[in-house]
Amino acid sequence: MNATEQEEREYLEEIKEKLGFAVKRVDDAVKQFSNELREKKEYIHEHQSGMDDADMVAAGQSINRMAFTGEAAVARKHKLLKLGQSPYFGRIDFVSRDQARLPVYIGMYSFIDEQRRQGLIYDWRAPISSMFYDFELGKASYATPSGKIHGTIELKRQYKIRDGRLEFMLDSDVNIHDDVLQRELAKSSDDKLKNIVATIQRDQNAVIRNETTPVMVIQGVAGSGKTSIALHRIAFLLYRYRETIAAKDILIISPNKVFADYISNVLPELGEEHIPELGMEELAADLLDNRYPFQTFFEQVSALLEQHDPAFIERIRFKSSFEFLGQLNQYLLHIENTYFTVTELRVGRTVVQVAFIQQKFKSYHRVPLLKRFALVANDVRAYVRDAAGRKLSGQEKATIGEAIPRMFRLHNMLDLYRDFYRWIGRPELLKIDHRLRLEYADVFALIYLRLRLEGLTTYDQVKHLLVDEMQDYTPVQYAVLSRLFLCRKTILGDVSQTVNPYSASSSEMIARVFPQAEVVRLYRSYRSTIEITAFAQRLMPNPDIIPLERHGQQPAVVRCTSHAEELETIKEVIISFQSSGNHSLGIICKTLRQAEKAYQALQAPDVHLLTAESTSFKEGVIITTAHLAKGLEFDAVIVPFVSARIYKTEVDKSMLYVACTRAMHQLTLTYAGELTAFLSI
Ligand SMILES: Nc1ncnc2c1ncn2[C@@H]1O[C@H](COP(=O)(O)OP(=O)(O)OP(=O)(O)O)[C@@H](O)[C@H]1O
Repeated sequence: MNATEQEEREYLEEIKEKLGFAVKRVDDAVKQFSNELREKKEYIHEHQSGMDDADMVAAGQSINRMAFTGEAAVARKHKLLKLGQSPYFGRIDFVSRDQARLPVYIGMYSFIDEQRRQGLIYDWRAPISSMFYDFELGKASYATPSGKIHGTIELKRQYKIRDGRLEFMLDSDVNIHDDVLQRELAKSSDDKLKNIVATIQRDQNAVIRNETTPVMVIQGVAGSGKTSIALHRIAFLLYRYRETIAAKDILIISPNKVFADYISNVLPELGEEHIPELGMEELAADLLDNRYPFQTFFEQVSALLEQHDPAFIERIRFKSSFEFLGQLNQYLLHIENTYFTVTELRVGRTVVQVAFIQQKFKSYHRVPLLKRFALVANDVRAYVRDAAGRKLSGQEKATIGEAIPRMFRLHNMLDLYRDFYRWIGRPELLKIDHRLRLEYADVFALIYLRLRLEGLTTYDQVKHLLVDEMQDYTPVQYAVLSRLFLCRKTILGDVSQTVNPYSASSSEMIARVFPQAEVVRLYRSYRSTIEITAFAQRLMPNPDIIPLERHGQQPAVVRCTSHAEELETIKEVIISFQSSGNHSLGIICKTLRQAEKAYQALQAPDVHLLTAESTSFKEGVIITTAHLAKGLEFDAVIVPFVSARIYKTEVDKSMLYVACTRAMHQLTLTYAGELTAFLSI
């Protein structure tokens, strides 16, 4: 049963041959589909005049069906071709109580011998494949819809097959993954995030395959694989619930377009379609009907970095607290109880009593406050009609329609929001500039008020929501998300990697908004060498972090005598990078202004500037800011200008931490003048 390497090589050839036949069968089918499609179209063209509407609809449907089947066949072919390159990466020989030893080959997708009705390759997401990740040799089990299957794993093997060639295979008796994982991690990074199916770790697998939690919050240290896991989790859910959830039913809320581009490869690589994604700002603009201009999160962070403004910080800090959400809720109660000043209403000879109007208003307590007046007005109209025993004139109807809302003190959303600050006795906390541009910290508070007072349509079409960089969103933002997205959610991030410490949310805080949430913590860090992780730990110590045993060069902190010398040093690092065989180098600055200046000054070929407007992540040398580099990774990172003058506040320190944790293999920091206190111990 394919025990030796020779037998495995022969088996691989056999599988490749079978895959080749399968590709040919799909090709034939596609050819047949396209012929039939062409004939059908020709037929319709020729007989158009004799066809009625029903015939045309039926013909259209049949063409669509054929095209759909054709597309599915093309997608299947694509998968088969990919399998041909690397059919499987793992094998477990499983003996269950009532079955003989079954070698289970695990790959990216499933492949079935249709004649013998036998699974040749199992999809990594299939129930049986879970044992590959969850168990070593010995007793094992896996869940199926009809219950748990118990048995024993008698062999566990890993393969690296590239371009159809077996590069190595490894049997394991202990922890199988370590060796292969080390090899994977030591490789230099491509320009985008990649799939990790062959080396998913046990704790990661538990997160990926969790089917029960309505809200999963993943707090994981830098490089613990959060983003990777979240994407694999989506692939898993798409497989597990393929009858009810399609790629288009999932939404990723991502921090920016570059990040969206950076992760865009993983799901297609796993054979799934591209998933819709949306930035928080896009969502906000949508929810405010593009009526209020507002500062972006990037602009907020830039403003914090450019100048130290205690009042600005105080505004952000206040609006990012859980208490703020509580106060908004209290305010809503307050206006409901006190802002509706009912007076007796006289229509013709009929008097509508205060108590009637009040009682009607209360009876609509489930309806958003500002939507109740129209309903109350209708009730009043009916009351007057019955009392007067006649139809109401248009004028009378209009009078009632105007009188009821007038009994409520404020209607304009911005006036109400302003009033909230008066009510809490802190009017200074709202600052709207002359162009009526809202500060970013106010955007979701205003949306929250709108949601509660006017109601907003929920995103029912979304069946799973993924929120990355969770630490950057505040309780009010989560309160909005929880009311708009009623589906299951996966929320991930790392509170240590905030770019705005005044507005960072921890997993505990998020769990307060979602009481049904399950919080998972990941401490193993896969991205960086031990040396880089230890260096970053000096900035934000976390005793629980477990770096993977992978060594590299010590990070270098290079002192320069002048700015010019610093630029020269950076140029030298770029030159040595270009001949190093590494693929990506990130030059990560604190602010965009610094990044732009460095970009101008360096003037090196093949160096790209990445800004908030960029939409794609480029391979090679990239100059950007820590904020934009968040979530990304590079083989080598340079953090320039780490002087005491530049890195001095808490926000600066966060930026420095994010910048340093982007490096996989090599980290260089440069400065002229005095070194920042954050590094000088
Ligand atoms: N099980 C694994 N096998 C192989 N590589 C892994 C595994 N888990 C994570 N990685 C790698 O570790 C790196 C970091 O992963 P990822 O970007 O998903 O982490 P993260 O927790 O989102 O990081 P950060 O929060 O710092 O942006 C990636 O290169 C990823 O491929």
